[in-house]
Amino acid sequence: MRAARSDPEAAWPPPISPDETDEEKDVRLEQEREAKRVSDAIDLALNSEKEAKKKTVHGAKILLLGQAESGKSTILKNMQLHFSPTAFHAEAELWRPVIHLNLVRSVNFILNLLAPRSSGTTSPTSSLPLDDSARRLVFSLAPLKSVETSLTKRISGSASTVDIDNKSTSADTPYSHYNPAKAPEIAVRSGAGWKGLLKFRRQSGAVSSPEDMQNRRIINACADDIMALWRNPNVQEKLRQEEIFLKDQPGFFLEDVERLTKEDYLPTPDDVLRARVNTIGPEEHRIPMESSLENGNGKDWIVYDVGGDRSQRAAWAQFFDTVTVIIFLAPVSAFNQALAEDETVNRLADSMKLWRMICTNKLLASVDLILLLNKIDILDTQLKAGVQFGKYVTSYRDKPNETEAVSKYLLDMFTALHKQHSPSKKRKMHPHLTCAIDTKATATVITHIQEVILIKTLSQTNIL
Ligand SMILES: Nc1nc2c(ncn2[C@@H]2O[C@H](COP(=O)(O)OP(=O)(O)OP(=O)(O)O)[C@@H](O)[C@H]2O)c(=O)[nH]1
Ligand SMILES: [Mg+2]
Repeated sequence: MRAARSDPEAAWPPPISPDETDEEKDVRLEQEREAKRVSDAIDLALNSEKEAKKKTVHGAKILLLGQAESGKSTILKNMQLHFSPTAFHAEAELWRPVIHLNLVRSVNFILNLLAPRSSGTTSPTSSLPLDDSARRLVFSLAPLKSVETSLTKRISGSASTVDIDNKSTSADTPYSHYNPAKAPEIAVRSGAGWKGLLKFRRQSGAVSSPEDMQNRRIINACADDIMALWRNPNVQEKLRQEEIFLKDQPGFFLEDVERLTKEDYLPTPDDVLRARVNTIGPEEHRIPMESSLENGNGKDWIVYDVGGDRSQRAAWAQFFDTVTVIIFLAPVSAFNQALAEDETVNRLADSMKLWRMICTNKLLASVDLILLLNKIDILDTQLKAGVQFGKYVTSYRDKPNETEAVSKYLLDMFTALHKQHSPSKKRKMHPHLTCAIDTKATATVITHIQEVILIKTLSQTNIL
């Protein structure tokens, strides 16, 4: 930094006095040598930081693609847990408010469902007469509405979130966009952003602010009533009538209330994987390898996580010419669902259309594709509950309504699309059937992705 002209005292090195003695000269020269040592050390540190950055920039670049709720961010969490377990566990606490918000939103969704609706609204079918205990629960759980507002503010930095159509949804009137089939989700800009905000609060000691403590006290005090609400026959009947399967929805924690509401609750890796925040805007995540043996070439992975909602997809293409592999997720359990952003579009048909577009894209002709047919656990539950796959995918006709046969059929369809539309015969596709909330099974898939990346890197450097 240059000193101000008017402040000769602050100049460095200080001007040499014409009357300098030999002793003073020795001191001055020693000071100058020390200053140079410090300056060199700073340069060295800056250079090694630059080198470290350069090194990691050359690590594999992985792009996660797929429609909203396909499990992209969940796969990212699995990678973080797999390669950087210490950092993952250290961050677990940051997920507590998100998990509490997921829980509180499910409760408020049910309360809203039980509330009498005025005519003229897009209300669900006729209101059921509530029994006394349900009426009491509606009353006693009312404070959770303000907890929802407060937690949303803590996580997103404001009381309102962004809904999937990018319309602002005020948390003060959380039911103005009432969707009878689905509990509302947390949609905050950038997953990295909300974590940064909570990290900052933790570092500045504000993580246990009076508001946080108050929220946790209310949730804790409501624990028994939340459990009673979930078990209440009126509630279960209402959900059945409306064909709402809360259990299969993202961020479902109503069966973990006792554990989640304990004073000393710390989210487990499983909880973190099941927590739901939808991604808005592309995010770059650097995954440091805590053990150099973890990754064949010892370099960090750069993972791009994007939003899968239709309004977010234009941002995908900017990564196409730099990525090493693409991991495409198709949630196979979505065969009987419509897109949240367009009720006329079936989610499985949308996934297949996206897959075909990725397969066709010439920029990706030499990018290996890893296909994850995800949420296989939910598919299994649905088929076992008697939901007929052939009713929604008519080309399936009357083949067995069983997980193995259905997943094979889907695998064949996705493989055929790749074969038909790939610009290069040489391009490889690596399919897996996955349940991304099962960390053990997903670890095997990650190991396979590592191998694909390693082979790709070696073949690019002509070693293979
Ligand atoms: N049961 C089950 N749940 C899953 C699976 N994969 C992901 N989930 C859950 O589904 C929800 C949505 O997953 P995300 O990873 O947030 O989805 P996404 O693709 O990142 O969605 P966007 O960010 O909106 O594009 C989360 O609550 C996950 O815990 C799975 O295989 N089985
Ligand atoms: Mg996401």
